[in-house]
Amino acid sequence: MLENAKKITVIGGGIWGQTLANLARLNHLAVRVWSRHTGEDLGAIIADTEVIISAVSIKGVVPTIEKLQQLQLNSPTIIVTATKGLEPITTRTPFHLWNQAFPANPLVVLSGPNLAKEINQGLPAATVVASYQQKAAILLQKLLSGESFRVYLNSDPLGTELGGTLKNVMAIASGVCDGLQLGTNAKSALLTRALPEIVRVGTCLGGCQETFFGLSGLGDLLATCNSPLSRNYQVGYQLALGLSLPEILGKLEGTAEGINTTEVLMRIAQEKNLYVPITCQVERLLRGEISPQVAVYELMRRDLKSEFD
Ligand SMILES: NC(=O)C1=CN([C@@H]2O[C@H](COP(=O)(O)OP(=O)(O)OC[C@H]3O[C@@H](n4cnc5c(N)ncnc54)[C@H](O)[C@@H]3O)[C@@H](O)[C@H]2O)C=CC1
Ligand SMILES: O=C(CO)COP(=O)(O)O
Repeated sequence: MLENAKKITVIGGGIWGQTLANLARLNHLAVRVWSRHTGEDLGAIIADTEVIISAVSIKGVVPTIEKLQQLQLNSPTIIVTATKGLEPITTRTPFHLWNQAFPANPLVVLSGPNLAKEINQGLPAATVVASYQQKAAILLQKLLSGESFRVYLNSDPLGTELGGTLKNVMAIASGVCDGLQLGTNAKSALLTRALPEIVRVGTCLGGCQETFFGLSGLGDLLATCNSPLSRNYQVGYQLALGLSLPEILGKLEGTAEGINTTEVLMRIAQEKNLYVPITCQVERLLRGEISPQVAVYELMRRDLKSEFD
């Protein structure tokens, strides 16, 4: 049995929280899943926990942090954040929020091309655990790795987190591209131009450039932008089919973080004067200001430029 003394609490009973808990259980670890709906006493659950994995959606991060602040959290307890989103009021990432609230606890970001449904089927997948505290990341690597789940280390938690967060906006655009049946050339152009847009924002917010070319950046961009299993992709795809956003969200299973991320990212881009043409069109589309066809037209008719400017 691997690291059998470790007790893990997963906060968030959505599909990603359940999936991460299952991965730990495959390694015979003692795992409990807590969600706001279970009614269980979180204080009692975390009393002997050595690793807390937060897999709540972005709107749950601040409430979860506030709840844990009222409880006794031991300083050696490792906190892992698996959320892919930007907090709307502060525009901060979950890593910043957790770090600010619990500066004495080792903090690890987990992110990668990880469509939960595929992992639950036992299909092979890889992910990244990133931390400034290498020992904590190495421990997480051991706790979650298995025959079908390969965990890589990274020392850039912010870049790792931002890759997974920013690609959700691009997944909406990619869904539009496929929904409109724009073809392989268009899709290739979109994903290739999406990457420098992610790098521009991600490095400005503190991530390392090379991280965005790794699993949590390019890897997750490819997974999410190519899979109908992605909720963000589904949002774009169904908008392209003519459904309204409320109609789509009414039927969507779980959270499409890219909707909130687009709005927050536009605010960041305006404040920091960042060029984010794809995000800009996705935002106008989500607001109902333009049709999917106009979004494509607007992207194509921009001023001509050099590829690497
Ligand atoms: N589903 C997937 O394949 C993957 C999802 N993620 C990320 O993990 C996060 C969770 O995703 P899912 O489990 O798919 O979403 P979900 O929508 O299925 O679950 C969200 C969870 O957050 C909790 N939550 C929401 N608001 C809350 C609040 N105010 N207070 C406390 N808890 C609250 C819900 O109770 C639920 O347990 C998202 O940020 C997502 O981007 C990351 C990798 C893969
Ligand atoms: O982040 C994900 C895959 O890595 C999940 O994508 P969705 O949130 O779009 O379903």
